[in-house]
Amino acid sequence: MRIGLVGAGAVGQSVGALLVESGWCRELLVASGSEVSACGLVTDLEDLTQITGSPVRVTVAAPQAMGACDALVLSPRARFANTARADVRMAGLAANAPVIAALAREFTGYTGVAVMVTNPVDICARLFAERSGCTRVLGIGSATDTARYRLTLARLLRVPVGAVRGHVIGEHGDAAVICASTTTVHGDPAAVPVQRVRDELAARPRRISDGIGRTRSGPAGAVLAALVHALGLVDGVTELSVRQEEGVYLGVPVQYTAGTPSLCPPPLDPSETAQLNAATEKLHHVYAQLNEEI
Ligand SMILES: NC(=O)c1ccc[n+]([C@@H]2O[C@H](COP(=O)([O-])OP(=O)(O)OC[C@H]3O[C@@H](n4cnc5c(N)ncnc54)[C@H](O)[C@@H]3O)[C@@H](O)[C@H]2O)c1
Repeated sequence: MRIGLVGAGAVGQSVGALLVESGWCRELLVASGSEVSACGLVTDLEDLTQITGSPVRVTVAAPQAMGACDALVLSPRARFANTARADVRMAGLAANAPVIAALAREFTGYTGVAVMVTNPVDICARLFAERSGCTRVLGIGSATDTARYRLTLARLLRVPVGAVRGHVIGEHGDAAVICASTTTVHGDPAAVPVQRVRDELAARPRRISDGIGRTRSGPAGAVLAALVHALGLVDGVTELSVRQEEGVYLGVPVQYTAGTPSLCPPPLDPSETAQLNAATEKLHHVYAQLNEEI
């Protein structure tokens, strides 16, 4: 497998290390905002290959040289100061959307899998898909939200995390939908303290950023999960932001069998349905406005 990685920042670095140690990736091509940052990551990953005996060949490459890659990981971030206190991920729209639109032009007609990381991820995934024509664009975010949900609920209810089943879907952002009505613990319906969970879901990324600058390992794990499922290396369910009927990209559990996806949205109660409708409306509105502007 040959993977193209665009964006050698915090997430890109963690994804790179996971790919070098994946056991299935054979070639990794790296591009970034500058030759210096791409070269820095490649050099660091080369060191890793030597120390661990990884067979992965890591090179600097322009995005134009990645057209034959089996998959792309898109994690660029334009420089801007994010001072937002609410809808933090959406605050990246003005800076990042032109970068994603430019990349979409570079990858017009791309037929592989494109994993979008850049925030606001649901908007960026749609923008890349519609502008490039790529039909296999997957945004990551809901898998991390779901992992955080299960960890949080397990702690609040004092049960093992493996006993918790449940999803977070919709926007990777303030309009995320906690699917409390279908959440189970040890197979039984769970009493979910939704507001406490929501507070912790907002607090976790802040805690990570305050402590280590940027979130990286969780999202990198979500990227790997997206890749192994979409490339047909593993069967199972992972949450991904994918195209819905209205064209909006939203997070939903996706079952992959030999690389073939089928969406499996959980049943929702009326309140969750209303939240998902609100998320759809929000993302539709933001995208329509963006589409006129760039
Ligand atoms: N979807 C998720 O779950 C999730 C999780 C974490 C981060 N993110 C998002 O992923 C993006 C990257 O995050 P990060 O922490 O790695 O950022 P970062 O600032 O650490 O790194 C960004 C990288 O992008 C590169 N870059 C800038 N402009 C570029 C361009 N035009 N082409 C290619 N590369 C370019 C920079 O050189 C830098 O290496 C951000 O938008 C962030 O919000 C999403």
